[in-house]
Amino acid sequence: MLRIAVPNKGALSQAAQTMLSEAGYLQRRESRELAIVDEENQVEFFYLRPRDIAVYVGHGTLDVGITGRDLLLDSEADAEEALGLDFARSTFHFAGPTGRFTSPEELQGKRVATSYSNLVRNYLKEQRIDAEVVRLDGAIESSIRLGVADAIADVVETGNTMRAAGLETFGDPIMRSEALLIKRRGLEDGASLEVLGRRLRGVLVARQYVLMDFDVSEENLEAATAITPGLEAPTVSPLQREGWYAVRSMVPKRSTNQLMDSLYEAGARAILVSPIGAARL
Ligand SMILES: Nc1ncnc2c1ncn2[C@@H]1O[C@H](COP(=O)(O)OP(=O)(O)OP(=O)(O)O)[C@@H](O)[C@H]1O
Ligand SMILES: O=P(O)(O)OC[C@H]1O[C@H](OP(=O)(O)OP(=O)(O)O)[C@H](O)[C@@H]1O
Ligand SMILES: [Mg+2]
Repeated sequence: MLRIAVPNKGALSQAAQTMLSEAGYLQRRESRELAIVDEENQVEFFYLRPRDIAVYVGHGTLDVGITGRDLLLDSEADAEEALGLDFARSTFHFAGPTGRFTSPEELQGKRVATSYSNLVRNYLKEQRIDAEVVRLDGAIESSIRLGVADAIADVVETGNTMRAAGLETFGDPIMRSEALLIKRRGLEDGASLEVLGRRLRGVLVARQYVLMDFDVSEENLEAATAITPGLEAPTVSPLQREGWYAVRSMVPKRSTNQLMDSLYEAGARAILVSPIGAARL
């Protein structure tokens, strides 16, 4: 049975469970449940702290897990990315009191507080900056005001938390993160891991794409299908009306309206968009 680690709390937890449910897996009903077995799909889910997931997967006690790229790197576990899951996107940045720092070189000889001490130490080493890393568990934004650090390195999504603490980021992002499916380094894809990967990719497709249908005359067919080439090729079927065709194609959801405008200008009519409920590519 495939053993899968799922975040039990925090920013990744709800979205990870929603994605697994959409992929057709049983998920826990009670937030106190530590593990559940999905007999039908022959998988077992273990609900663990997001920070510990890469450690379990790296040890091989669990086969795969869902965690953030930043947590995976910081864990230094023997685990690797299997699939990006397109949620919990964030950047990881240095920050300091507004106006205090302009570049990471100025951290030389300073104290940097973070919950991601390995990630930050490795980055500072690469950049040849000699700074002291102060490891804290959370609420890092308070550490400067409370006098244990001169700067911080932390997760930024909207930047609201930093702004509210009177801090601003400086320098390039240390990294960009998102939720990932991770697996033990070198683990061969068995049958159930392949199914999991295909199902999660299916959820991503259903979220990221829509189906676009339209009618177009023969003279405009080539120009219109060039606008919506689909993943492989669009489906083109003759209409009862002589010289007209119906076209169906998958298109990225975020470009829906621009594509509809372009198609209309290219002579397409009856342009309809419908969601994809589920997919296997
Ligand atoms: N506001 C956010 N937006 C997007 N991703 C986030 C956000 N906050 C945290 N993350 C991501 O979630 C993961 C960390 O999860 P979380 O913050 O829930 O764990 P934690 O800090 O260890 O736990 P807790 O916050 O419960 O103490 C990281 O991959 C991080 O990039
Ligand atoms: O840029 P923002 O949209 O404001 O989001 C970023 C904040 O969210 C996370 O905090 P979390 O709630 O996990 O608390 P923590 O610091 O205790 O981990 C992260 O550590 C930042 O503090
Ligand atoms: Mg957190």
